[in-house]
Amino acid sequence: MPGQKDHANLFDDARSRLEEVFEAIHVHGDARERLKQPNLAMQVSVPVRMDDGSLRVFPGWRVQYNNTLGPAKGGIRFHPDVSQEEVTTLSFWMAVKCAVVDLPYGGGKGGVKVDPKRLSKLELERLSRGYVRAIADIMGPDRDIPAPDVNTNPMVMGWMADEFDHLARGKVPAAITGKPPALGGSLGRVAATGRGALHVLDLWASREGRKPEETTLAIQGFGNAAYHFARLAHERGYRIVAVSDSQGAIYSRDGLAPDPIMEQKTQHQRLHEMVYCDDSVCIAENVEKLERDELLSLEVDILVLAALENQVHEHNVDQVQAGAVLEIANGPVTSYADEQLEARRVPVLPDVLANTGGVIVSYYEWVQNRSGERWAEEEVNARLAERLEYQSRLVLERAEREEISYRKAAYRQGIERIADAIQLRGNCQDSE
Ligand SMILES: NC(=O)C1=CN([C@@H]2O[C@H](COP(=O)(O)OP(=O)(O)OC[C@H]3O[C@@H](n4cnc5c(N)ncnc54)[C@H](OP(=O)(O)O)[C@@H]3O)[C@@H](O)[C@H]2O)C=CC1
Ligand SMILES: O=C(O)CCC(=O)C(=O)O
Repeated sequence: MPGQKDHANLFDDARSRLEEVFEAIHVHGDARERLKQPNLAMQVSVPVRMDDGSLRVFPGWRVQYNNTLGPAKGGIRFHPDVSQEEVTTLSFWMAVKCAVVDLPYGGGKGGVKVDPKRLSKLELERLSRGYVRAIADIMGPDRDIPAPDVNTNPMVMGWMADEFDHLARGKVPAAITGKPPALGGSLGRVAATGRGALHVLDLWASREGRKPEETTLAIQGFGNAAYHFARLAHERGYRIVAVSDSQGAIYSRDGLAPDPIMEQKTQHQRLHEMVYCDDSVCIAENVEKLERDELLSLEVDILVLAALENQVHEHNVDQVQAGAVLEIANGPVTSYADEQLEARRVPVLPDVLANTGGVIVSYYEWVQNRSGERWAEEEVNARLAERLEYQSRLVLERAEREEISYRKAAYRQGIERIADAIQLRGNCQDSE
């Protein structure tokens, strides 16, 4: 059964979305060729001295995908299933998404094949520093700027930034984003992916005449992106009826409160092991435990996918009963499943637009680091809202005008910008 572990053909599947764009808009032949493969894929070995004195070597990758618009930009993932194929695909999506929201960046992504939940804090720090030493030659504020992704966070970015400074013999804060604020991280970055996704959902919902308090959400995943989205959506009045993590899901038709869930998840690690309601805590009355993937087939207004790629695929797309899908994860719907949803007229707010809040605020962090400024959180949030509302409106209006899905509209917007830049750089031979 296809799933997150199954990365075979992930890149071909992702890249197939380019074909539709090439048929629909004029893209110079040379630009088409340039867009089909990464600029650089680096494989590294990261040796780590474990606490028991043994040495383990973890494979890792950093991939840069088309740097025409600017330096490569994108997160670093620590996960046992990471592969070069996955990292390449994620870097492709980064290139598209940065262009969709008009950032001066190409795509980048990194990963280490490791289960970080099995490492001590010191082992995790050695791994993070070792990975930076391995890829330092291709990093830098004008070359490639890493950031957090699955299982990496501000603490990991802080270690990585410190290691890069040691190697550079100076302070280079703009070489990594998503750092803790004390090390030059931008205020607002931690919540930015979830906040951005909520802006996109709100904009779409208001155009559809849909009110938050009449809208139910089921959210797959309860990590950084999902939690902050859930918290802000709950504040806004949306009713969250289900959430899941890698081990299970919980459901309450009365609605779930994200903050107490997060407090308990921090303590118990698994949603299925929490206390749902007693004298001291209540995340909701009437909580039911579900199998993890049962969440995907709940009858809700919006299915929010905020975990990993390939979650909705040919074997389960028929079971999706949600009225619409919001993609906060990268690539959570395969291209086959996407076509099925489109045929059933289930709107999908696509990853390359809906999850751009994180990289947008990473860009603001880079700008602040380069100019020596520190912006207030309100300013960061206001700039994020303004950019996302403007770029999202362009995508939604294009979809309506050209009678295409939101994903196709977003891809056309992004690829058009990259292709124009490739041609303006003057290194294309005009063969058409
Ligand atoms: N962080 C960011 O700024 C950005 C993240 N993204 C994307 O958002 C997604 C989530 O990233 P992020 O929140 O940072 O990662 P985290 O590591 O913080 O959280 C991932 C969450 O997904 C859960 N999960 C993993 N597998 C499954 C599964 N099969 N079913 C249900 N839940 C599952 C994990 O469960 P458990 O808690 O049990 O481990 C965890 O709660 C990724 O696709 C990432 O690329 C996109 C843009 C920016
Ligand atoms: O903040 C960034 O630079 C990138 C975040 C990321 O990895 C993503 O958008 O998938």
